[in-house]
Amino acid sequence: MPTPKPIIQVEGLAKEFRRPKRIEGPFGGIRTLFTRQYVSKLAVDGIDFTVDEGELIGYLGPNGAGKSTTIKILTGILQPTQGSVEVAGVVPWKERERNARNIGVVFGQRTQLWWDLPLRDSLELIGKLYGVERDRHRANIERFTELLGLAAFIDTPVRQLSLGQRMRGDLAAAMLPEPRILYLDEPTIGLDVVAKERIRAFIATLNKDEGTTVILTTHDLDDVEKLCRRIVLIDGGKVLYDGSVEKLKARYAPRRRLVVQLAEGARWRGVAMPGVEEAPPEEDAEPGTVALLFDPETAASAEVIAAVLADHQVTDLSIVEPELEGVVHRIYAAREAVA
Ligand SMILES: Nc1ncnc2c1ncn2[C@@H]1O[C@H](COP(=O)(O)OP(=O)(O)OP(=O)(O)O)[C@@H](O)[C@H]1O
Repeated sequence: MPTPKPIIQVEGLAKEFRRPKRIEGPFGGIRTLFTRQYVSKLAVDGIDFTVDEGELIGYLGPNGAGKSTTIKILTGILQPTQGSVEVAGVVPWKERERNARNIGVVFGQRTQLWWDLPLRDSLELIGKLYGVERDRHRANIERFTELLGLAAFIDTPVRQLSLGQRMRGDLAAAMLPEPRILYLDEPTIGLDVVAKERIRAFIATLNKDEGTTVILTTHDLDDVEKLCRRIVLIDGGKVLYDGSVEKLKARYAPRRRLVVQLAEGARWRGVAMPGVEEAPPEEDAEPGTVALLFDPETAASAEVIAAVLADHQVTDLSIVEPELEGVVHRIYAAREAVA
């Protein structure tokens, strides 16, 4: 495999927003216009990360963490207060047009399609606008129509599309110019399970087959669990975690849960193993089920299972991995408690 090359480099990135301080009282509105006092907000406060070509990363954080601000800087919409950024060799805010040629952007809440035109016309126009070679553009439209299931509504004007259909159209539109990097902001927000799956499959295919680098911002941790190997987690404009999903779980939720279903009439005798603890019974647990908590680093799953089986008659055993959702909520909650 070729050595991956960095395609996005972010160093010491900071963005401060300043707005005039609101003056209360009589004529406050007018006096606000002339004030020299400012309230400032550090939306991004010294962020560093590097993304290699072909990576698919989840850029996560609670509301107001600084995600959109970072993406706006990477796409060239905003200029940072400090720090350096290079995206495919381009400083985005200095050369917005050159940067735009390398990137595709999809914001869940907005569309870049022409509202009154059928989806097909929008997609064809994009080929002309970006000067994509005709046959290639046709072939791409055909492929994306297939992958995203656009055929049923490709002749419908965009304004009549459902949110899920429009989102699929938007994804096709963003990828038709064949950008090297795709920024996705909440691509599955408000969609049903089927539409979500279709969109996830499309993103995974592009990443795998074309090597498209994808930065995904989402509050839907199922998106992340299904698509991303790496997460950059931010809060208060700073990076809290940068690494694999597995390591994040291992660090913040090290314990696995082993759920044991005892045979009818069998009595629970306990398991005496260091690092293994009985979990408090859950409200909706079936009678005869016992849950154990253990850290696979200190007690291997196979050994815990063997210890249970040695002393008990069991009808079912399952190991429950921690869900990313729970892990991330715990991190946010811990931060809030400190703040
Ligand atoms: N134009 C602006 N002027 C002043 N403050 C801003 C501006 N844009 C963002 N902020 C503030 O900067 C902080 C980070 O905002 P940002 O939109 O980047 O967060 P986010 O992580 O994308 O949040 P969300 O998940 O809610 O979209 C917030 O406190 C926000 O209020």
